[in-house]
Amino acid sequence: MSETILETIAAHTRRRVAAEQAELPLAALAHMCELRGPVQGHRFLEALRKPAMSFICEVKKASPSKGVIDPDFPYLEIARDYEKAGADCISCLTEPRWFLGSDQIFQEIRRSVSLPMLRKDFIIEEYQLYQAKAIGADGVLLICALLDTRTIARYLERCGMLGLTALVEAHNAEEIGSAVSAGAEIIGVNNRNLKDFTVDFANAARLRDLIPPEVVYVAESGVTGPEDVASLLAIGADAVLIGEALMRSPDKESMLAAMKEAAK
Ligand SMILES: O=C(O)c1ccccc1NCC(=O)[C@H](O)[C@H](O)COP(=O)(O)O
Repeated sequence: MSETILETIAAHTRRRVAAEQAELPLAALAHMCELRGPVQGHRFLEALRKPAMSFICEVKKASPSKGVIDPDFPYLEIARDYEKAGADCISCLTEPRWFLGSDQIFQEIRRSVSLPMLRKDFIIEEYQLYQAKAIGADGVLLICALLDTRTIARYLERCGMLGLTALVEAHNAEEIGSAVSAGAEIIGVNNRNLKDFTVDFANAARLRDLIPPEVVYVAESGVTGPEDVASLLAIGADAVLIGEALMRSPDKESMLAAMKEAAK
């Protein structure tokens, strides 16, 4: 059987992180995290726990399914537009090979906006949690398809110690079971099938009831406009994560305003 894109990205990430760790050992990275001062609370979680629907707006130059989305990629302007338009959080891809992201981009955005920020990468090593903390992230993504339940639980505990909040991503009932048993406070259901890239909102609807009411439920991927936001609100999503539609919009402020209006 051929390797899925997720497996390919994970294998590449494992090699990347090994090289990064050889250059900056965990002890030195952990010291950099300490220099950031005491844990300040969980801004990412708080931003998603408000009663109205929350919007996580994504900054990404490219993706495996779409290739390059924005060749110019004025990422600081994009992030500032999201903040002005009333985004609740920013998700910033840092994976370099397929999403053309970087920690440098993340840090520049971090210095330019005050919103909580999710460092979106493919976490397969605890080391990456420290990396996220060191660059000023509030949240990280843990993908159930890449991690078993015990590892997710261990990483969630480490996140708690570092003052990070994890968005735990699931795609089916089994993965939601794993996220819940591990103690996830935020679960994202990815509407994009990462094997064939098809988007199916019915997935978010089908899986809704499996997520306990106290857990924040994020619908991810494939949102194209206000109608999609309205249908995700109708199925009980607490938050939406939107990338491509906003990235391609020449007027991000108006598009986000229309989406927020649809969520009322
Ligand atoms: O989007 C992809 O092609 C992709 C492929 C493999 C792993 C992850 C992938 N996407 C990451 C994401 O989670 C999306 O960037 C995010 O949910 C936003 O989706 P969209 O609004 O459709 O850009």
